[in-house]
Amino acid sequence: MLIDKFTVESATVRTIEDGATGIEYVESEHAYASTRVERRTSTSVEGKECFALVPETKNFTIRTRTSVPKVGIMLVGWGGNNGSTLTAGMLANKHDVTWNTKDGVRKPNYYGSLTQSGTCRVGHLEGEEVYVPFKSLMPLANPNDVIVDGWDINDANLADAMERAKVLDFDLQRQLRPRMEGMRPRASVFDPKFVARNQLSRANNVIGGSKTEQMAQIRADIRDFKEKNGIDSVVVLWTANTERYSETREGVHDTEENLRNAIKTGEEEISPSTLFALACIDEHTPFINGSPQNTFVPGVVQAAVRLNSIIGGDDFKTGQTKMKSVLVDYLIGAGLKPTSIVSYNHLGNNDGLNLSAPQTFRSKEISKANVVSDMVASNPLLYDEGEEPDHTVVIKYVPNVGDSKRAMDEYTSAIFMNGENTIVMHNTCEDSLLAAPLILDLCLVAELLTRVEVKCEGEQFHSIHPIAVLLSYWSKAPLVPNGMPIVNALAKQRAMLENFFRAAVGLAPENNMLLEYFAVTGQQSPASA
Ligand SMILES: NC(=O)c1ccc[n+]([C@@H]2O[C@H](COP(=O)([O-])OP(=O)(O)OC[C@H]3O[C@@H](n4cnc5c(N)ncnc54)[C@H](O)[C@@H]3O)[C@@H](O)[C@H]2O)c1
Ligand SMILES: O=P([O-])([O-])O[C@@H]1[C@@H](O)[C@H](O)[C@@H](O)[C@H](O)[C@@H]1O
Repeated sequence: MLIDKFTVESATVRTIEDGATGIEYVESEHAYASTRVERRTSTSVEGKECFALVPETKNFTIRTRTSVPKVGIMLVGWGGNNGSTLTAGMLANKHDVTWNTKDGVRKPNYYGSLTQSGTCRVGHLEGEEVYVPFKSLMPLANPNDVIVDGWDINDANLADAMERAKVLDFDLQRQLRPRMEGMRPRASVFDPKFVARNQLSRANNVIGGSKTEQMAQIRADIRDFKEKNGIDSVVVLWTANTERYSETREGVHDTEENLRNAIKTGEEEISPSTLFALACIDEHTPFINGSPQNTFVPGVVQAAVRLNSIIGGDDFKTGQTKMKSVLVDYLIGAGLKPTSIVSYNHLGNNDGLNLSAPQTFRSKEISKANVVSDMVASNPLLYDEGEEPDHTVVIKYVPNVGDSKRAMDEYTSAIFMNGENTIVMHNTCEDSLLAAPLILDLCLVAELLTRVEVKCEGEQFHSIHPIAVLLSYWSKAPLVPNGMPIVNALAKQRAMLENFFRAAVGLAPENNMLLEYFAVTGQQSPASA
């Protein structure tokens, strides 16, 4: 059963209005239960160190501004496969555009978007499990009300970009063309040193001048977009080419001050994505990195924290890697020991062309290969210190498949009594159709987080950490604050997000215990009623 109209009747959650500003909030008291691990001086009879597991509860208050502003998304790389596909998909949904295919008439949807097509279990009623739409938990912007703009080094309008991408059915493209041909990407910052040489031919729409002037132009573009469209809140997301890693250097990238000075002096080793990130931080505009490069050099992170401006990423987790973060979690969680993971894929879009260069491929190889580290580290019963499965990542450019990436994976695991289990998978990941809904989710949730404040007992309200770890579910390489563990297991990432949303509206975390079905004496189980 799905319900979407509900109120949470609890003494721990209330709607309040700030008398002075008239702003309405939902405030939720959440008793956050966790476990503290402590060393104990005593040792066990086998001479092993002893530890204490100390359950503890901290009382938080989560406050969410309920009024949804007029939201705009600005994509860096707007004219790419992802950018044009997302723009087209949002227009098709907004205007309910249906289209003919050889298999019949098709309707627009937001499949693949957790916020728009996901649900959460909230309980049971008359023997039925009850679910609510994910988007009904917190006041997210409606994607059909969101306006899209952005930058691209290529000046193709969005209708031509959609046609170039060869992702969407022709009859849909035909109907959307009039709505998209007037959309022109803003000129962008381009530095050929950071992408494959084969991207040079694309660059006919570039901002000139110094790095300082380029940053100023980015900020002016954001303001221009807001003013011209009456937008209150913008999120900027990088879905431009994958860059090679910046060689981070002391005195250049290591602190905010050094980074800003290096920009002023025209330091070459500062990537366009880093410039965009810093410009957005200065404009107090959330910036999300959908690609794998190290955009967030230490100086950028310092600036985001000091100015309390949301950053998040890295690298959308869409198909092959998303599957990996489920499968390896299942294997290790079941006490099976993956000993070899071979991930091969070929794709024929411009992303694949750009990744055909070793330096840009290396950025992607890092994010794709590191995704299992937390799962391996979770089970020292299987892996000795420093031991990891063999893990190979291969990406090849094969124009013929276009955006319909072919992923082939082989997972080999050690099983009971020297047995071996090998899982082979072929996964046709239509890359942009998988990535576009994630871009939407990332932007909607990032905007929502600008309206959320928290406080622990005895504190004043403050925003959540500007490094938006709640965006991890959509990232191959989640950006986290210093000291926080990096979690890549997809189920844990989803649970973190869902349970935060539940806590913000007064619902308990989903613990999947279902005690009400088997641990209540005298009451006939609802399931058997
Ligand atoms: N499933 C996926 O599609 C997926 C998953 C994870 C990550 N990514 C990453 O998302 C990015 C976009 O993927 P895509 O398939 O849309 O690629 P694409 O090549 O079709 O689009 C990238 C766009 O960025 C533009 N561009 C390049 N440098 C730019 C700059 N400095 N400023 C502004 N625009 C610039 C290009 O002209 C192009 O239009 C890539 O980095 C890719 O690695 C994609
Ligand atoms: O599907 P996924 O592994 O999450 O992510 C994809 C990779 O498999 C692919 O090799 C790469 O070209 C895409 O940009 C994207 O990163």
